[in-house]
Amino acid sequence: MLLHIVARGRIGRSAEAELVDRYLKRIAWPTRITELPDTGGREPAAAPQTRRILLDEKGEAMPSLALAERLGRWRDDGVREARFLLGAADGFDDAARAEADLLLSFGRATWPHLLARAMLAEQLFRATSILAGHPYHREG
Ligand SMILES: C[S@@+](CC[C@H](N)C(=O)[O-])C[C@H]1O[C@@H](n2cnc3c(N)ncnc32)[C@H](O)[C@@H]1O
Repeated sequence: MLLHIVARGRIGRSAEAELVDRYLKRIAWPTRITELPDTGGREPAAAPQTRRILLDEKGEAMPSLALAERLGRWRDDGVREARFLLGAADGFDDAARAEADLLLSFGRATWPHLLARAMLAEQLFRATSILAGHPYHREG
C-alpha cells in the first residue's frame, strides 16, 4: 500500500526536510510526497481504493499501535493508497473534514505544517516497523 503525503507548502532545503527524508528512506513500503501551494492547486487523482487521512489538531489522537493496526487492516483489505493530507496556515474546512476517512491528531497543540510533516513521516516509519515486528517501537 502506497503511503502518500499530500502537503500544502514547500519544504525546500531545511532541517524538517532532512527529518522527512531520514524517516521516509527507512520505510519499506512505497512512499510519495506531493506538494501543493498554500492555496489552490489540484490534488492528484486517487485510485478507487484510497483512504484519506486528514491531519488535524481537532482529530483523533491515536496511539501509534492503533495507527499501525489501522494501516495494517487497510493493507490487508486491499487498499492501494493511504493519502495523508497536511494543511496550510488556515488548516481545513468542515467540508474537507467530512470527506476524510480519518481525522488524525498529534495532540491539541498547533504545530507548524513542516514539523507536522516530519512527525507524520516518523509515525509512518514507526507504524510500518510495528507491522514488521521490528523492535524500533517500545510500548511503555
Ligand atoms: C499551522 S497548522 C494549521 C492550523 C489551523 N489553525 C487549523 O485550524 O488547522 C498547518 C497544518 O499542520 C497540521 N497540524 C498542525 N498541528 C497539528 C496537530 N496537532 N495534529 C495534526 N496535524 C496538525 C495540519 O495538517 C494543519 O492543517
